[in-house]
Amino acid sequence: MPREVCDYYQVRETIGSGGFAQVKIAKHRLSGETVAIKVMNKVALGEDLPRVQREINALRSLRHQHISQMYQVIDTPDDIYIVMEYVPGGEVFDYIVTKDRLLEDEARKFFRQVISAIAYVHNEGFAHRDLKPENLLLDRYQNIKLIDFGLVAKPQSLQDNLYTCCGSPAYAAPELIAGKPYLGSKADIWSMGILLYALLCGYLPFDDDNTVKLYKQILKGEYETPRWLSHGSIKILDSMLQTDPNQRITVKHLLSHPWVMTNYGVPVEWRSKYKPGSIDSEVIDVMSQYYGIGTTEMSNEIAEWKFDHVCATYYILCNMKYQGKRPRLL
Ligand SMILES: CN(C)C[C@H]1CC[C@H](N2C(=O)N(C)Cc3cnc4ccc(-c5cc(Cl)c(O)c(Cl)c5)nc4c32)CC1
Repeated sequence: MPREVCDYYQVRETIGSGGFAQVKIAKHRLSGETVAIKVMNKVALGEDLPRVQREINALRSLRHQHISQMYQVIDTPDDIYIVMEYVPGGEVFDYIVTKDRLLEDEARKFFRQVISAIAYVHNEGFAHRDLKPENLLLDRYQNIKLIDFGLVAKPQSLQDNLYTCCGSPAYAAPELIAGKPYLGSKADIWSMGILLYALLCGYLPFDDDNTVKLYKQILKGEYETPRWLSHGSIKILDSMLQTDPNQRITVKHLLSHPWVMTNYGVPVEWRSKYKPGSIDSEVIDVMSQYYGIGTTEMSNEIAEWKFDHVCATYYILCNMKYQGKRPRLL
């Protein structure tokens, strides 16, 4: 581990790996808080390096209550390290497995948070393109945190179909499977339909070990609706699992869809709870004390959002407050 990492973080074991990356758990030395560090070797990345830049650029401009926050980027000659908010509650995927399937009210609670995250991501001009239960983690309050923007793209432009070579086919939209030019935002809506089906049923609507048969099922777009699904559930699933992307519902219409509103009565709040440019003054006080500079100077430093160690320390102290802890540095 190079000094740029070891000076600030005590890196421990690998907790997961995704494609060309390893994710390690680490401790931020100044605060004692746990973080996740995604490590990528530049040589191993090869021509995939641009994807990492896309993920980093996307994460630089995303700050939302349902997205795992990027804290710091450490670029060394051999490796790239992305330091992120650690999300302790495990994957939604495991949660569904333990409960077999979720009741409609619990599925709705999670799905409203997914709609919030995706509406925000699309509004910021991105598409996630790898939505699946494995990329939805739960924090200590059982709130959803979206992770893994490794396939992120700008939905305005038509995309190359990365999915067929590295995404998970079971969540891939028909137009993607067919290799047609497609809009990432519409592919995300299809994946959200697959996700909601998995939450409500405990298994996938299109599934087959044989990829060719799986593709045929997806292109056909016919899936079974088990008897426990309510009429409302079937309708919202149908609105997302439209094989024609132009017939598919948009995330804006999902915000106030009748199924989404049931028992809540209000549309999904999708805007970030972090007002752009808002800075937490209590955290600034702690940091300006620690670094021995004035609060104005400290605020100006943070407002540059450089994703360096000072920026990471600010985000980590904010996350401590979110966890109900007093923000402090050792
Ligand atoms: C199966 N995937 C393709 C990768 C896998 C990597 C580890 C991760 N994880 C775990 O596997 N725990 C066991 C716990 C855990 C806790 N906090 C995390 C916080 C962030 C991330 C994360 C991972 C990646 Cl690859 C990202 O791009 C971003 Cl933006 C964020 N992963 C976390 C994570 C779950 C997903």
